[in-house]
Amino acid sequence: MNPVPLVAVAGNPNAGKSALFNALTGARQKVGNYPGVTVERHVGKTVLPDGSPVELVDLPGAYGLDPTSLDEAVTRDVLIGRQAGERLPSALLIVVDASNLDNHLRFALQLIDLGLPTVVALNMIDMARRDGLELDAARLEELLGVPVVETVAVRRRGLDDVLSRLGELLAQPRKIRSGDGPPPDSLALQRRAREIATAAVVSEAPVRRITHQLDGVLLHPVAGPLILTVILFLMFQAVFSWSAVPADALEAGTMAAGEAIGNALPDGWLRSLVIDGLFAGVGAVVVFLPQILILFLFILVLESTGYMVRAAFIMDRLMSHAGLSGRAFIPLLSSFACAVPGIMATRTIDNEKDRLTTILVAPLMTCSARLPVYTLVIAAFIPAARIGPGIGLQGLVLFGLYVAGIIGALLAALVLRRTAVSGGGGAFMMELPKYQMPRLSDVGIGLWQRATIFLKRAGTIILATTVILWALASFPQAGTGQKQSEVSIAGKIGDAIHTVVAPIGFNKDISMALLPAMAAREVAVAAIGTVYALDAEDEAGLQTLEERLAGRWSLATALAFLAWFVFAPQCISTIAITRRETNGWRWPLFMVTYLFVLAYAAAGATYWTAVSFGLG
Ligand SMILES: Nc1nc2c(ncn2[C@@H]2O[C@H](COP(=O)(O)OP(=O)(O)OP(=O)(O)O)[C@@H](O)[C@H]2O)c(=O)[nH]1
Ligand SMILES: [Mg+2]
Repeated sequence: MNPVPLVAVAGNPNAGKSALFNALTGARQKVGNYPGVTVERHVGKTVLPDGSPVELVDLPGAYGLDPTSLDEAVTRDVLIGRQAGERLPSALLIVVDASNLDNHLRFALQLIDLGLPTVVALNMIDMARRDGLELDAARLEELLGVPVVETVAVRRRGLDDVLSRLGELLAQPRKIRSGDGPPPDSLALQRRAREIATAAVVSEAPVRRITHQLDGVLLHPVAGPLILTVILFLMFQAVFSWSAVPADALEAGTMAAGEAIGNALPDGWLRSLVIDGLFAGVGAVVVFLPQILILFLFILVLESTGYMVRAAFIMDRLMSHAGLSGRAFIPLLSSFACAVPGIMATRTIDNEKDRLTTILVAPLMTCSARLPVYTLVIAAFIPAARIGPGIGLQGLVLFGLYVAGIIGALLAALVLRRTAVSGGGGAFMMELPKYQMPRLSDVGIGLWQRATIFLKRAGTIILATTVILWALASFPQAGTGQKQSEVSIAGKIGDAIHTVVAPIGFNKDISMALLPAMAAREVAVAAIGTVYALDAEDEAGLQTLEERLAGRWSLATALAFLAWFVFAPQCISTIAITRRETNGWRWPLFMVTYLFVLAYAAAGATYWTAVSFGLG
């Protein structure tokens, strides 16, 4: 006797597979309105219209056939008959969400290409209608080349149709439709899915139509990456041009307050702590609040509109060439705020090697703690010149530093993938949400959070480190004719570090700042501010930190310092979180070593190149 034919129910997460499976078999599979409810296989029985029995297996939802996670691996193995103890299904029932057609068709197309007899359930047609989307199932059937049936699983609508179309297929002798050619890459697949989904639409509400039209442009293989570059470019221009007024006001305010309080205090160590430590040190960091908020304003708006996921999609191809999983995008994106949450977010990457690679390159994404360092040095050394309509040189340099970090990360991943962390790797599938106007409240809350995080850091770790540095830099006191930065304890430590970093063009002031900046990168700014303020006691007139820098560093040194900060693992929290997330000291040590080597090489190369151009 022939075994009972097996029909596999497959599709994207949350398409309604379990609901349809339950409706067809009378089983009670857990159904839930979020992806990932079904995580193992379940089997049930039903009868076809001709009275013959079939077995159905309800599979976990998946985004594709490349096994990047355990549940997707199960799905794939069942479908290609490679799952131990499971026979190859006789037919496939693909469930797609009608109102999310282009996302779901991506996987459906891969499944259809497997060549099994296939029926597509165009499910949740009720939801699609409610949202103003009218689809042509017959046209879809024609384009996909397999039967398409409209269903509403939760209302048991379309079940008879599904069973009769399955019955027809199973009654026919099995036709072998071999999948021809290599599997298309994710962008090509996405394009085909979108074309078919668009062709199947009879009418749709304006919001849906706009989303489609926008995606046609924003995800275009050539225009898409170009537009992404332009958006990022504008973002860094804005960091400088929009912040000019509030940042100057804040700076003037802190200086005035510092002077007023300084005049009120008697001369002595307390006055020095307040003026040189708090105002010249911590104050120098706090004035960068506007820049940080402008950067996050852009990021939050891009997230809220639904564009960020598209950016992930565009970056996916580039990232996969570097051997990074597409799932690495979100962790790497959060690393632009701070590598610590970024590294924690890598927990969503199932493949251990993918995850490790992502952790190891995350510190190369330019975190917001570098922003004060970058903007201070740029403002002091790069002229605020216009090099084109609306294009400022300072913003361009900042953009370049961010790009240098990204390219550094991609190259590092490429090398790591061939050496320390070879193996693994998988494709990327993600739901593309609808575009919407940015929600003011989301953006507001996000900005508020960023501002509090920044000010808290200033009030705690930056303050504490700066006070320690102030103490080390104040004692012992310099006699007449001596410079404070030469006789103090901090000065002596700086001397020791200086011997190591002098070849890459760093002066003694930078050397003194490197160690405290391990606590938090912004402390580099605070430390330099404090050291200069202590040294400047005898100098006439108040100067901004920017002016002090411009007077003391050569351009070559400034550029080398910037290059150093692109790569250097200047942050203890990042090292600590890497230790925790990789369960040991091996990988954090590896990370610190390779990043310091890179930083040293990059700073040195920058310095000597600049010197050879006569900028020393
Ligand atoms: N309105 C409507 N809701 C549906 C329909 N089919 C399923 N749902 C709902 O959609 C949600 C997801 O359904 P599930 O059956 O859990 O989806 P699934 O595909 O099994 O999801 P995973 O197991 O996570 O892969 C549930 O809230 C269902 O009640 C439908 O045709 N119309
Ligand atoms: Mg399910």
